[in-house]
Amino acid sequence: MPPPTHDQTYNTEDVSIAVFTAAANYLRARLPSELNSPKVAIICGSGLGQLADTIENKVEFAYEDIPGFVSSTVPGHLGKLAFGLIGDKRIPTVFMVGRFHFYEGHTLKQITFPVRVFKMLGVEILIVTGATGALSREFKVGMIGVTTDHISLPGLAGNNPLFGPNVSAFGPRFPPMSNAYDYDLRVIAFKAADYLRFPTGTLKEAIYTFVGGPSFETRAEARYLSLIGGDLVGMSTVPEVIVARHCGIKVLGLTLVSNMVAIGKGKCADPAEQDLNGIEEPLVNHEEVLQTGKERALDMQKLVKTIIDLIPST
Ligand SMILES: O=P(O)(O)O[C@H]1O[C@H](CO)[C@@H](O)[C@H]1O
Ligand code: HPA
Repeated sequence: MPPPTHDQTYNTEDVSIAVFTAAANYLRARLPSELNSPKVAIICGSGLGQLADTIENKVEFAYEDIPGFVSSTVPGHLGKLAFGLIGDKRIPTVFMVGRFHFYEGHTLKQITFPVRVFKMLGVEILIVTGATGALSREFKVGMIGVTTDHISLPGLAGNNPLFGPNVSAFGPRFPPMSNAYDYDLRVIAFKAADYLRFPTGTLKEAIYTFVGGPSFETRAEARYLSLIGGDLVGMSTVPEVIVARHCGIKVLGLTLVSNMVAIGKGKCADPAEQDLNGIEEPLVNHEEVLQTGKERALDMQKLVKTIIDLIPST
């Protein structure tokens, strides 16, 4: 089958490798040689688009112009790919400035489409960033979670981006996920924080709990997520990680804790339960999430750049 040209209409549910090839070819044809084989890809989470501001020789593409890409509709997610050189070693890198979310109405295949395009371009390491709410009280707003593992509630309930025919050119039918978050990259993340003299405890390893959103959790749901082992909760990242691991890309997950999740029982109307009334916990909102991103953008930028500098093989 001849590869489709970029101006054809694409069905990203089509698992044919040609759709990924078409997107990769479209980008490669428009990039200078120093940028057309990026080693690292970085997905910028809510309010973290400024991560791409440190790159040099930047070349950008609007998502709408790239074959197979859908559009980003969430405030704080601009909707462009930015290629450039990062860090002292000038590593060719691609940033997704704005990600796709399941709750936007895209399919899991659509939101993870870019990851396979990155693989075709030669990406070896994916750094997924995101904003999260803290379920565990060991985390505070502004801390950075280094993901060690995840719990995918949508995945356990049958929503996995690898559902459907396997594209064996990318990876096996049954990929393991017990090693999803690369140990060496996590060690480097802590070394980078140390090098940057971040206060001790700024980074902490965490289990990321993926929920579908877009409504934030109820208190009972949050207690449940905490009980099953989640430290942090977010509405993204995990589908991208599964697809990256399926095709052998190493993953580092960094999440900025943007809010504390309300886990208390809340106010009781029953007079017999009045003694149990805990403190009132504030309602979370997306503006708070974006604000934390803005306040911590510089540190996240420095961290990502230093991590890339410290990766021996790049
Ligand atoms: O995961 P990112 O995209 O950083 O964003 C997080 O912040 C948004 C909610 O405020 C949700 O999209 C959640 O997943
Ligand atoms: N819940 C789910 N996703 C989030 C949150 C939250 O509290 N904060 C940022 N993303």
